[in-house]
Amino acid sequence: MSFETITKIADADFPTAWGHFRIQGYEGVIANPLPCNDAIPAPAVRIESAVALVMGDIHAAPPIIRIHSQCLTGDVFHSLRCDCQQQLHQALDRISSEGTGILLYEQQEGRGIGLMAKLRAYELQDHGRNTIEANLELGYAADCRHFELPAEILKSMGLTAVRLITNNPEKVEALELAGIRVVERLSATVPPAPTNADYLRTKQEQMGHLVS
Ligand SMILES: Nc1nc2c(ncn2[C@@H]2O[C@H](COP(=O)(O)OP(=O)(O)OP(=O)(O)O)[C@@H](O)[C@H]2O)c(=O)[nH]1
Ligand SMILES: [Zn+2]
Repeated sequence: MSFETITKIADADFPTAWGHFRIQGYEGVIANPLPCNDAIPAPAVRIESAVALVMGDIHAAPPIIRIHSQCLTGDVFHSLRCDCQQQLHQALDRISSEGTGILLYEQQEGRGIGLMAKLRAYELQDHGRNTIEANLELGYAADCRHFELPAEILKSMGLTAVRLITNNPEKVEALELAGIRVVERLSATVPPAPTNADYLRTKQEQMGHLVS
């Protein structure tokens, strides 16, 4: 899938508890996107959006980058079913302590299946399915995401080398494929809790996520 256009929609001042950022909104238009669920036809055109929180001088050296997929339940409600909110805070802590870096927040709720489908997947997980089985049972791929939008956004910022916070090899591959060198991978591991240990184990054992 490739984008017809990628547009920077807005760029504003953004003071936060982690320090001072610019907040930027981006939209990418994909014509004839592939469906992620054969029972749900894809629209003729899909618009993907992402927010970039940019701190400091990102051009002085390869900056720290976090590509974070939206998780309403974790990011907003502090869910302990997953590790998303801790990863988000860990990334903002790192950017804040270096005084520079970029958090790319992608609207890819539920690994791209959307919020309602993710909640249905949670129901199935309450009945014994793991996170992959639940997606498949609902007709979705295990992971519907691709990471072309963040790669294109970083390129549009003039970046050719970054330090990426992730345990997901697909994010590293996506940036390298787009011509952005990942000069360092920083671990996104958070300590497991009894409520998310099975979920984290499935990601490591069956989705190829790195342990540290
Ligand atoms: N479908 C589905 N999505 C989930 C579930 N738990 C969390 N998510 C979503 O998973 C996404 C986060 O993906 P992760 O696999 O934790 O991490 P990652 O972004 O692939 O990789 P890291 O960079 O290492 O964090 C977010 O969009 C969450 O909403 C679940 O059980 N089912
Ligand atoms: Zn989550």
